[in-house]
Amino acid sequence: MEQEFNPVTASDACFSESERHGLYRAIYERRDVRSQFLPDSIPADVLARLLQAAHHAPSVGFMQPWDFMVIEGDEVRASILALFEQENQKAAECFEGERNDLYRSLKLQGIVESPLNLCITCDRSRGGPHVLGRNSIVETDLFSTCLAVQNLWLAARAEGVGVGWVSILDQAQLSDALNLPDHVYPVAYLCLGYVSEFLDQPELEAKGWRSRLPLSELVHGDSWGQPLENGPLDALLRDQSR
Ligand SMILES: Cc1cc2c(cc1C)N(C[C@H](O)[C@H](O)[C@H](O)COP(=O)(O)O)c1[nH]c(=O)[nH]c(=O)c1N2
Repeated sequence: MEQEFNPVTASDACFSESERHGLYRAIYERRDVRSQFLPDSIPADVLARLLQAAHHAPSVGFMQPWDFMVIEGDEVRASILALFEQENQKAAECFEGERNDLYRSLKLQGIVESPLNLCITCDRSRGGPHVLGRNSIVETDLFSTCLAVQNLWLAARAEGVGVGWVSILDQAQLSDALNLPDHVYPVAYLCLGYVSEFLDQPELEAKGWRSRLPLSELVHGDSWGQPLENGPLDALLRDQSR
């Protein structure tokens, strides 16, 4: 599975148009999936490719702090679902009136319907006490693990596999349910499976919870809040926001 070492030469440093198209397609068509899971299991070779993609994420000091728990058992999944129900009830209470109704109408996990759950964890002690690049910002191990999640999420989209991230879980209870040692942090609890469809926009947007923000309002100049001095970039971003 490991790729042979192939130095990239100047002529192929830029991907071909169809390769670029494929990459951007995965980025724009990736969705968080909760309701559209099919029961078909994910073949081992596909799952192996997804895990390899995750394992090729960048990591601070090449720490590779991730582990992957492939969770198929009904019993564990039922216990995680119970944890979700409990936390989701608390989360719903944060919203009032119509917002509360809307929140309660949202389906925010596919723990049991998806054929596979995957927990991507971060071993905070991997590589010993001094990891290159992690001296000052200790959370960089968690950031690295998130990048592994994103690699897997994008590769899954290219394979036609849906992924849903469930974070409405008490972290300590989740760790207990999965028997995690103290130094291992459960970064992402994911539901995976083939899907009946990939929605063409985020489900939270389609259901009126929240919309995508205009990128032009999120790009700053030299100082926070300062407009961009790069006129052509500014114009392009404004144009795309329409
Ligand atoms: C760290 C983190 C945690 C969560 C999520 C994402 C991330 C990055 N998302 C998915 C999130 O709602 C979704 O990404 C956005 O709504 C945008 O939609 P698309 O991912 O573009 O489809 C998510 N979705 C959900 O239904 N239940 C959840 O608990 C969570 N938790």
